[in-house]
Amino acid sequence: MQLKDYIATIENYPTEGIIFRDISPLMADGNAYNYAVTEIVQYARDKEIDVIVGPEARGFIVGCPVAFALGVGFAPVRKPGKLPREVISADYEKEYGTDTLTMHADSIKPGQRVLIVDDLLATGGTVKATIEMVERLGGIVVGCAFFIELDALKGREKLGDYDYKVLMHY
Ligand SMILES: O=P(O)(O)OC[C@H]1O[C@H](OP(=O)(O)OP(=O)(O)O)[C@H](O)[C@@H]1O
Ligand SMILES: Nc1ncnc2[nH]cnc12
Repeated sequence: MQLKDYIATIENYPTEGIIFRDISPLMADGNAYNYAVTEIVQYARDKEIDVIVGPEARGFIVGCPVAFALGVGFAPVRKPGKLPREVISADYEKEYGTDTLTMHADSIKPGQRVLIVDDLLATGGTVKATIEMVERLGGIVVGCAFFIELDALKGREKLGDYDYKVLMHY
């Protein structure tokens, strides 16, 4: 099975007023997972990326294989209290509440070219907070890539003019 076949099969779980899109069935299929990661790697190839940045937790699932394929580093964005060294943080609003994200203060060097990767773009709160932190550290956000965009939540608007790639739209 390939990625396009998963557009109809991503599981939708109604939970507390939102429809939760779960990419586990896609990731469980080696062909589909490989295909989706490869699409993002192709998108990134000519961007001269230095570091992939991915938010906890599902951004790790997408971002780490992309970083490995490109032979570049991976910098995690984590929820508060998880990273052991000095961090910077950003507050943000998401589909189901407000939250805070953190990054190690030395995870991006000034001038490094960064691709932000996650499984899903919903309200755009997560990616907006991530962009803010990367730029505060002096990184250059050269693109953002997602498996899925929930179009109705208008996360795209928070991305402004940043280049972005999405594999599946809902
Ligand atoms: O565009 P947004 O409205 O910010 O939503 C998208 C974010 O929400 C989900 O993560 P979540 O915060 O649920 O964390 P998890 O991956 O640890 O479950 C998803 O993996 C994205 O990171
Ligand atoms: N509707 C949704 N499904 C899965 N992950 C999400 N993160 C934010 N909104 C989500």
